[in-house]
Amino acid sequence: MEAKANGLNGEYSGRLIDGPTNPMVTPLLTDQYQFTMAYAYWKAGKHQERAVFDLYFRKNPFRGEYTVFAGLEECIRFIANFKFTEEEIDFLRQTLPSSCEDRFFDYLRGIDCSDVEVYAVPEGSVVFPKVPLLRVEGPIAVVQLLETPFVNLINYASLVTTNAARHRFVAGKSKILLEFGLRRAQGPDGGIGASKYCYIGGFDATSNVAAGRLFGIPLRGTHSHAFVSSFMSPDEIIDKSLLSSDGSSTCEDFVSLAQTWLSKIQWSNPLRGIFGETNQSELAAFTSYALAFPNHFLALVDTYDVVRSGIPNFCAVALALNDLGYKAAGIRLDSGDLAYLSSEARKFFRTIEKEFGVPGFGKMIITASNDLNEETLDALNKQGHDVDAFGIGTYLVTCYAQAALGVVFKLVEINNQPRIKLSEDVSKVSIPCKKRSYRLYGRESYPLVDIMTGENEPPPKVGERILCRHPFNESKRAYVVPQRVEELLKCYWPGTSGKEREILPSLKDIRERCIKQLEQMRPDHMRRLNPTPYKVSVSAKLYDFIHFLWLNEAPVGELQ
Ligand SMILES: Nc1ncnc2c1ncn2[C@@H]1O[C@H](COP(=O)(O)OP(=O)(O)OP(=O)(O)O)[C@@H](O)[C@H]1O
Ligand SMILES: O=P(O)(O)OC[C@H]1O[C@H](OP(=O)(O)OP(=O)(O)O)[C@H](O)[C@@H]1O
Ligand SMILES: O=C(O)c1cccnc1
Ligand SMILES: [Mg+2]
Repeated sequence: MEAKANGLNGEYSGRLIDGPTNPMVTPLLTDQYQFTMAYAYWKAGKHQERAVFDLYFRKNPFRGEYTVFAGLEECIRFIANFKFTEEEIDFLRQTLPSSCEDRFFDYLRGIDCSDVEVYAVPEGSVVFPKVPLLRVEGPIAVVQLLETPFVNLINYASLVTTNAARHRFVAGKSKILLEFGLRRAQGPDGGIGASKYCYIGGFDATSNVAAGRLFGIPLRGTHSHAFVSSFMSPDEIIDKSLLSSDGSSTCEDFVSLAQTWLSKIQWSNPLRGIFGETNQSELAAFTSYALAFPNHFLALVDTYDVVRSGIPNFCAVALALNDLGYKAAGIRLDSGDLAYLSSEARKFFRTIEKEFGVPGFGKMIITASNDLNEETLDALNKQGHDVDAFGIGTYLVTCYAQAALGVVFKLVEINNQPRIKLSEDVSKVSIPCKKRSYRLYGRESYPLVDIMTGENEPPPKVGERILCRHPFNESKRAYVVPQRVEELLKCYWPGTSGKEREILPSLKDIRERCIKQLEQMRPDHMRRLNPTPYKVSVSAKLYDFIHFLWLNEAPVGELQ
């Protein structure tokens, strides 16, 4: 691992943790009010007071009943390397009011996150509203500075991971899902983040080369219409020779071989009359692509006419390659009725397989793209289609169906004193106290409920009945006898607590966790239409305490 310039920060138990993937993630990537508050805490002599903040969201996105948590590794990379540079201190000195005392900047110069503790749900977990994703403890001025970057690093990451997981859910396990969003993403960081988190959410590969290099995500791609339309005629192809796959012979004129196959297909019994003269510039483009990539030949078949030109031209080149021992990869459809066209293509491929005795030709991979989203995937499934792989961009990476997750960071305790934030809107009342949370599993091994308890309450026990209460609705409660109890918050940054630190898993492990967690959910929580809400609860003791504190903090109105 690479050491950061700022020396000791980033080092933990002798292991160095890289800085954030995006170098723009620095201590200044925060809202100004975090610094003005930090100054006011400092001025009041409060800055070292030990505070506990919870990071959570209030509502699942995309009209769903689940969310996938992502962005944790970037948060840990950020705090592991949290340190102000002299330039940053100078900038703050210039921008904060001139009345700010010099000693405050000396204080800022000295801070890092060595006495901050971060407890978090493992990245890639399925999570639910109100249950802390992160619990951050430390000196209030420092932890306050972490609010905006943490929320920023988790909000889009979790949203787009969830979006990817939802696309995977509709597409089904057997389909190949390719993330094609870089050109449409919200800037470079949006593009890189989308590729990383869509992979975690269950996509198989990305077209984004930088993301492939940074994270080791498999890269995949086809070619564009420009490549096809850049060719005018087969005469443009200068070097027409192609060595056979086993190197034993050379075909001197691969262009003619493809043309010969085209007329064989055209006049074959089962295909006679289906197409006439195909577009010869398209045939030239396909032939040229096959000469460049004989082992990975694929073709975008919708530039001129899918059925009358693209598919026959592709088959002609694929059969020519087959003569030389190569196996073509498949086609991409990027317009039109994808259900109809994919089925037509499949029929054509099967006919070729039978007519010319080419085993496997009928199973040629059909990739579809063009403004796909959950709804279009669902519509295609309902109609029936023959697509094997979907390339999805705009709707996926921009999270078109919902712009943000609404993650918040709320103070729940200071100096061991629980704090609450009240609101007219009950869903916005925060759940006070430094808490623990658990996932309780039922007899059928599905998760049944998440429960939050006070930090010092005894944990729920397998086989022991526990009362789970809705945090704010008195009448909603249930007894649960868990068959398995999983504590949700694990220590990812122990500060000076001496606790053992969870190792940050690899991207592949996070992805596997995500896929497993989604699979173990009860299906009615996962369905697209009117899914059943998953239960989030508090212990009886925490329930009583929340309501005691609520009454204590809320002024009594007076009617006149
Ligand atoms: N069988 C289908 N059922 C439902 N939606 C489909 C089906 N086939 C394609 N679509 C979707 O319909 C939309 C078609 O969009 P649009 O009309 O802009 O494209 P097009 O006319 O096919 O392509 P282009 O304009 O690029 O030639 C896309 O969002 C596509 O994903
Ligand atoms: O449709 P998306 O889900 O965003 O997927 C990515 C799109 O990007 C490419 O073409 P582009 O949109 O640049 O041009 P085109 O649609 O006119 O071919 C590709 O052909 C897809 O259509
Ligand atoms: O490789 C592709 O086919 C591709 C990549 C990005 C966007 N559209 C298509
Ligand atoms: Mg498009």
